[in-house]
Amino acid sequence: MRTAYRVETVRTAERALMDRLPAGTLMARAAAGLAAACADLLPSGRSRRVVLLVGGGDNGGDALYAGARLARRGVGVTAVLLAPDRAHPGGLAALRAAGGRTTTPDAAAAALARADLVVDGITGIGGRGGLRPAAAELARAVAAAGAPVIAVDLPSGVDPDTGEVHGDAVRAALTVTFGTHKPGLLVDPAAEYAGRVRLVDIGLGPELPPGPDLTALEPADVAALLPRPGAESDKYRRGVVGIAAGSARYPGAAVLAVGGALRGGAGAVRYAGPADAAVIARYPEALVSTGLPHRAGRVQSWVVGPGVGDDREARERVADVLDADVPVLIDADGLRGLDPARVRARSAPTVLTPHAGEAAALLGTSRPEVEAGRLAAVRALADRFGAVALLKGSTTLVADPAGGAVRANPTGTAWLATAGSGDVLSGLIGALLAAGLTPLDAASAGAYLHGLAGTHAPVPPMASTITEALPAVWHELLGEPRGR
Ligand SMILES: NC(=O)C1=CN([C@@H]2O[C@H](COP(=O)(O)OP(=O)(O)OC[C@H]3O[C@@H](n4cnc5c(N)ncnc54)[C@H](O)[C@@H]3O)[C@@H](O)[C@H]2O)[C@@H](O)CC1
Ligand SMILES: Nc1ncnc2c1ncn2[C@@H]1O[C@H](COP(=O)(O)OP(=O)(O)O)[C@@H](O)[C@H]1O
Ligand SMILES: [K+]
Repeated sequence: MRTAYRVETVRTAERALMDRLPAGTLMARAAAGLAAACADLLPSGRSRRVVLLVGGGDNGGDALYAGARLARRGVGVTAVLLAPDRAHPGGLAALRAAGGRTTTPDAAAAALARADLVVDGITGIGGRGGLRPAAAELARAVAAAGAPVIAVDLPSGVDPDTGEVHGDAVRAALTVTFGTHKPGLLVDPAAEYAGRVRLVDIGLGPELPPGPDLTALEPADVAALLPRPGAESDKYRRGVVGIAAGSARYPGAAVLAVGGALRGGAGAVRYAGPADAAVIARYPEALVSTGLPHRAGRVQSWVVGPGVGDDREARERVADVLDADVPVLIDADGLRGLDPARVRARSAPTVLTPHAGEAAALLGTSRPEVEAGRLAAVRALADRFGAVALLKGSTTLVADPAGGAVRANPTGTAWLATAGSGDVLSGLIGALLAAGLTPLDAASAGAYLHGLAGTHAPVPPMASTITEALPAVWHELLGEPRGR
């Protein structure tokens, strides 16, 4: 499991570690890791030029010490000092002793134009609010120059704790972060500015508390969560999913959700609703009926909402499912006008899977506000509805109403933004719920599989090809040959 901690926690852990070590040790470790990453990215075999952007804090100090290491290896290093009187004195002395040069922001454009690599040490975990004007101008100059950027600890201008970006920020190809990930590195929009992220161990691990603020599943975590049939399994024990999706107008949503559930490893899928003919035509494996969901037979989870529409009949189907004493996933039309008190009163867990627009409607705010502050939005949803909330989009986040770390999904591609892709996800998570995963695990493992299937599907993927890509994803994660 990848873990991320907020600034306050990182600072406390760093203080505890620094108390036990000679002064300057941590910065030396950080700078060594940073310099190694720079060396990896620099072209070899010709005169190489690196420009350091140096703010007035320790983030700039890291950049200066790394620059000194590079200069000692023959790299031409120029440091642009944003606040010359506050630049880290030790770092500055080291750079100068190694033959590095310094300059001021007004000469930055000329230096940047010739740079093979830019090291962004303007702000790290000490950055507050949007970049101030001189720093923002430098961020724009870097973008205009086009050289690859390595961000020190965090891309300058992003909020370390929330992943929010207010105004200009530095866009990096790689971020070298120290001690632990910070939530902003794993949550868009900031995550997009960070590029790839490389974690440098500075020995902070033992000082960090057991409860991180954000986590991201890794392949082994997902593999451990995925249900595998054993000798004692039968279709009922593997989990029966009920799907109350689709309508005469939108039969496709029913087909896609049923497909997601079948490829989510369900023992059986019961479909209840008016799209029975379309479902059975595509999936003879499904057990179909046209009455209200509670008449469909026993299930271990329900998925309700995709493509049901918003007429009286649709509302009846949703209400009928909310009465069920099994975990329920509510998506799409099922989320319209959803009453928090009704969800809180349910006897079994609930999972909500809105995209940003649906989340905005549920929270009484706007879509841009949700997209700018995804972490806050997903926590607010889980809180308000007493349900596991999965917020879809560029970074899919999952929050548990009991609190604890929010999970950020590390897989996926913007190609997943295609009609019906969310319907597949809902069926997939429904199958994992029916198999007995906790709602948090089912939602986050489902998002992981769905994202990976999106990257496996031929480009451009369609919702049904995401479903078809799921078997390869299961095989990859379980590490088992086909047919075992
Ligand atoms: N504390 C430690 O033990 C370690 C810290 N390290 C580095 O130190 C960094 C934290 O250093 P600091 O606490 O000095 O903070 P930073 O260097 O991240 O930021 C503070 C500086 O940025 C300026 N600043 C803040 N907000 C700004 C804004 N909106 N626009 C423009 N400038 C702004 C401040 O005036 C100050 O000069 C980490 O991110 C990491 O890079 C590493 O060396 C590892 C060890
Ligand atoms: N920019 C993006 N990057 C990555 N994934 C995205 C992006 N936009 C949307 N997605 C994913 O695509 C799927 C779209 O689901 P949804 O919005 O419900 O569409 P639909 O209702 O058409 O099925 C979700 O899994 C979502 O996380
Ligand atoms: K930085």
